[in-house]
Amino acid sequence: MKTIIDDKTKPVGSLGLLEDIALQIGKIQLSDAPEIRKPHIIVFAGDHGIAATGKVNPYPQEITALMVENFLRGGAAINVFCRQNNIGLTIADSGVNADLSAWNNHPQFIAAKTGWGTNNYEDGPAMSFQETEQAIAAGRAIIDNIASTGCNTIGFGEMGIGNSSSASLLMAAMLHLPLEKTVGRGTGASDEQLRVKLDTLKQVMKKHQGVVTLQSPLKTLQYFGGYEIAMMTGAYLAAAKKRMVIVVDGFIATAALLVAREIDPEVTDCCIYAHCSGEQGHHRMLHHLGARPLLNLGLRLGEGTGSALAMPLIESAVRFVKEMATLSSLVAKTGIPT
Ligand SMILES: Cc1cc2ncn([C@H]3O[C@H](COP(=O)(O)O)[C@@H](O)[C@H]3O)c2cc1C
Ligand SMILES: O=C(O)c1cccnc1
Repeated sequence: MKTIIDDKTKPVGSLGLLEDIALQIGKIQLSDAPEIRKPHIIVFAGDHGIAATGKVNPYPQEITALMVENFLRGGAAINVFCRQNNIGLTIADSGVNADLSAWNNHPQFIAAKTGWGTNNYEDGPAMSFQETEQAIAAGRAIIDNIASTGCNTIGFGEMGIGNSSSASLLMAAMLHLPLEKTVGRGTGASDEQLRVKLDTLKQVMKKHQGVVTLQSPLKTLQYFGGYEIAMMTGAYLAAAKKRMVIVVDGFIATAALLVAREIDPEVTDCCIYAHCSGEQGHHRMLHHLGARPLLNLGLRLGEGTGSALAMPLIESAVRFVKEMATLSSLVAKTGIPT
């Protein structure tokens, strides 16, 4: 594949990161002619017990359910970018604290509630161990279904008020970092809100540290995660097993990847990093993963929006391999020596 790329009608290496992405996709697909088929984004939505307290989130918990309805009506940023770039979109109710059954027949909706919002991790683990495993299995099952439609490129988005706090706790636990380095403003916390968020999460870490640091990534996910984060974890694991191209989104989506990577280190072989989020901590997460994100747009939204914006670039990477002429064929045609 490297020789094919180097023989294209361009100076060697001149397509930069796109060349590395083409090589990576070639390896994922075990092919010299890789292709992106039926790109798709799944948004996992779930509520967080802590969010009901308002201590860590500028926006109220009810926004999660409202946004799921917005996704299903086509009005969110992720809808716009998926329409623009011809990307399929599915919304999974992983554990929203609202009855969404009125949407059960919507073609883009998957009803996969593990619970009605997690428990507040100030009191105990966010989920039971059984719920954690159930949500992971549900995430895996969704990928098995999507893969069977011929999709080979997938991105994961999330919606869950308060979930930047889960992501910060998971990051701190998985990467052994102090919370000061992992907690950020989320949807836009003020200085005072950020101080309360950090203090609250420090208390939570102190309470559960003994359990999570001595035990498995699953235990950490159980204590600090959420239904949508656990489903994303399962989805990463299944997508990598199926050798899909995985387009990793922002801070929360990457936190779920940290957990998945702990369970199966080979997951990251299939990952392409869409962007570096404006959320403080994401660049550090990416650095730990050795990632070179495609975009740096100051996005701090989630929903899979960075993945949707990066997918056309990934498509360009496989297209140049397939469609560009080679210098050797040009020389054969024109006789001009190189
Ligand atoms: C209207 C609205 C749309 C969103 N879409 C994604 N998020 C993003 O913000 C949330 C995380 O930030 P925090 O931890 O500060 O609550 C997640 O739901 C995430 O997907 C949104 C947030 C809001 C308010
Ligand atoms: O980077 C993200 O994905 C992000 C940042 C802030 C809030 N929600 C999501």
